[in-house]
Amino acid sequence: MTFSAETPSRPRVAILGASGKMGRPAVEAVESAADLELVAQLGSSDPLETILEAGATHVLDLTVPDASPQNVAFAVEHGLHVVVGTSGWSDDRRAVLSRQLDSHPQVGVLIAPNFSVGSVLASAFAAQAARYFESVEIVEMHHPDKVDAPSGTAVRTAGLIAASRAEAGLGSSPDATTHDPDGARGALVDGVRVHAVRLRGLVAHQEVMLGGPGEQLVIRHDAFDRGAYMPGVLLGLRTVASRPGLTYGLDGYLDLG
Ligand SMILES: NC(=O)C1=CN([C@@H]2O[C@H](COP(=O)(O)OP(=O)(O)OC[C@H]3O[C@@H](n4cnc5c(N)ncnc54)[C@H](OP(=O)(O)O)[C@@H]3O)[C@@H](O)[C@H]2O)C=CC1
Ligand SMILES: O=C(O)C1=N[C@H](C(=O)O)C[C@H](O)C1
Repeated sequence: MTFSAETPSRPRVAILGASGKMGRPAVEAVESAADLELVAQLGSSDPLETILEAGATHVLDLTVPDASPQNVAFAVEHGLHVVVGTSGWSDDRRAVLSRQLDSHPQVGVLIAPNFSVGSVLASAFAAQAARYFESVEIVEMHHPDKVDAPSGTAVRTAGLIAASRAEAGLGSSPDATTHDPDGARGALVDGVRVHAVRLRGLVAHQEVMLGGPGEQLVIRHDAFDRGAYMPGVLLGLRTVASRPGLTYGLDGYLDLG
């Protein structure tokens, strides 16, 4: 754990999970941004009070699904704005956070299942396309050190697809499977099948496969390097204080038309 005390004019950022695969490039990105100030870097053994001692105004959570809810609750309780990249923020967890935010109306929280603009666009395109195809399934592919499945991005994409199909009056994809003792058909997320691949050499990849009579459309996004996420991390930190309440998805901060 390290922290430094400086002037409070710029957002003063504390990064949780600072030594992780996302935390390390995020530390570099915030340190390189002239309009942001990095005041604390926390690991799993550091007490959350370190954030307050450092005088942080903003918290960036890049930890694990089991720790993220209490980290965010602590920050909100102390009036700090929060940008969350950690996965695992289910409907239930977001509902609890929204209720907490009702008592802190000045606080902004961004939960971004994916900070990559390319990935956010791919999910939006997939949701748009899903209105026009009978079948849709998601295949997410990640490095084998990832602790959660399916990915937060796949869960978010499934939610967007389900909402778009419901609006268009479409039901779930056709599927004659009646015998699947080993779960080969994957997880059902908001009525959409999601398949998770874990393979050494991968970083983060997703395909949304859409099928109609005689044709297939595949919408694929590849993150080859965690640098892909840093513009979105910085956008989140720069914007979150001006967006009180809970925003789910970086698309809430982008003008996608
Ligand atoms: N939104 C997005 O665009 C992206 C999101 N992610 C998500 O971000 C999260 C982090 O990913 P990644 O960096 O790859 O994971 P890592 O496992 O590399 O890093 C996780 C970090 O969390 C810290 N940590 C572990 N347990 C706790 C705890 N109980 N309390 C506080 N901190 C803890 C660890 O600290 P220590 O080392 O001190 O133990 C570690 O530095 C994941 O949920 C992942 O899915 C990942 C990439 C992009
Ligand atoms: O753990 C990862 O690596 C990633 N996690 C996020 C997720 O769960 O969607 C974002 C991206 O897929 C990389």
